[in-house]
Amino acid sequence: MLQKDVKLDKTCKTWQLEKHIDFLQSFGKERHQYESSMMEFLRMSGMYWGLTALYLINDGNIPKEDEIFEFIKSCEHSCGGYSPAPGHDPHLLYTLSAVQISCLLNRELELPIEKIVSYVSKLQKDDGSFTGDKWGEVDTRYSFCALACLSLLSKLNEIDLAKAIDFIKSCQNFDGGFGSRPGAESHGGLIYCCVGALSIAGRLDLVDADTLGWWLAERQLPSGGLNGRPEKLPDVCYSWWVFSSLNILGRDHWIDKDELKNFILASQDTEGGGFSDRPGDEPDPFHTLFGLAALSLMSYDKILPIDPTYCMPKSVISRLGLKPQILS
Ligand SMILES: COc1ccc(S(=O)(=O)N2Cc3cc(-c4ccc(C=O)o4)ccc3N(Cc3cncn3C)C[C@H]2Cc2ccc(O)cc2)cc1
Ligand SMILES: [Zn+2]
Repeated sequence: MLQKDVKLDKTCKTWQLEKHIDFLQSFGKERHQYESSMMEFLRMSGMYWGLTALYLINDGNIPKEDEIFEFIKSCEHSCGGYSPAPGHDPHLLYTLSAVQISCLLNRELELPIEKIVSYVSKLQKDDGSFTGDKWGEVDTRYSFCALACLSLLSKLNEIDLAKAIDFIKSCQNFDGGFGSRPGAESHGGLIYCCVGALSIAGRLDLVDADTLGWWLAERQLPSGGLNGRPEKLPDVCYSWWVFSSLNILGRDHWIDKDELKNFILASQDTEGGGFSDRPGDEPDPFHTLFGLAALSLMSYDKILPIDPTYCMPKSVISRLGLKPQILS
C-alpha cells in the first residue's frame, strides 16, 4: 500500500514571525469578516486558539480590552455553561474555552465559579464518563474538557475523579492508545485527551508508555509530518495532539523533531501569515495555534514555553499553581 504523504518542496519556507502576529491580531476583524461569521458556531474556541497563539509569539501581550471579557460574559448561561457566541446553546467545549481565555487574562476569579462547577458536574454520568451537553453522547474529549476546566478553577475535587479515571481506563486499547468510547479505535486527538486527563489526575501509571509511545512515533511520515491514525495524511494539528502526548510520556525524542519542524514551517502562509493543516492549504487560527504550540515544545525561536497538558502558556499554569504529571 503506497504510504499517503505530502511532498515538501526543497525550499524550506523562512519563519514569518511578524506575519503570524499580524494574522492573529486581524482575525475576526474586517480582513476575515466572512470566515468569522461562518465560524460563529465555534467563536469562543476560536478566540482561545487565536489569543493563546498570539500570547506565545507576542511575548505574552494580548489585547486585554474589556471587550474580550464582555464577550465571555455575553455567552454565559444561567446553568453555568458557556455558548460559542451569544444566542447559541451552552456546551462543555466552549465552557472550557471561556475558562482558558479568562486564565490568560488573569481574570478567572471574576467568573461565576460555583455555577460553572455545578454545570460541569451535572454532565458526569454514573459510569464516570462525561457528555458535552445535555443532549450529547459520551466522548473521552469531554472527560478532558471537564478535568481541564475544573482543575484550572482549583475545583477538581467536585466531581467523582476515581470514576472519571475508570472510564478513561475502559477506553484503553491493546495498541496502548485510546478512543472516544470503550472499544473505539485509537486516534491521535483522543489519545491527547485521555493522556492529558490522566496527567491532570496524576494517574499516568495507568498508561503503557512504551506501547503507546511506539504507536505515537509511528505517526511520523517521510515528510516529517504526523498523522492521527495509520494510512492518514499528515496534518499540522497532529503535530500537537501526537507530539504533546509523547512529551507528557517522556518519549518526545522518539520522533525526528527537526523533520517535524520542517513540516510545520512548510505549512506557513508566507503571504498573509498563519498556518494551515498542510502545505498549500488555507491558514486558520486552529492550525496556527497547534503549529506554534508544537514549535514551542521544541523551544523554537523566541516562542514562549507551553504546557503540554493544558495547551496554555507555562507562565499561566504555574501562576495557577498547577503541576500536571509528566513522565521522565
Ligand atoms: C473547516 O471545517 C471544520 C471542520 C470541523 C470543525 S470543528 O469545530 O469540529 N473542529 C475544530 C476546527 C476548527 C477549524 C477552524 C477554522 C477556522 C477557525 C477559526 O478559529 O477554526 C478548522 C478545523 C477544525 N477541525 C477539523 C480538522 C482539523 N484538522 C483536520 N480536520 C478535519 C477540528 C474540529 C474538531 C475539534 C478539535 C479540537 C477542538 O478543541 C475542538 C474541535 C471546524 C471547521
Ligand atoms: Zn488539522
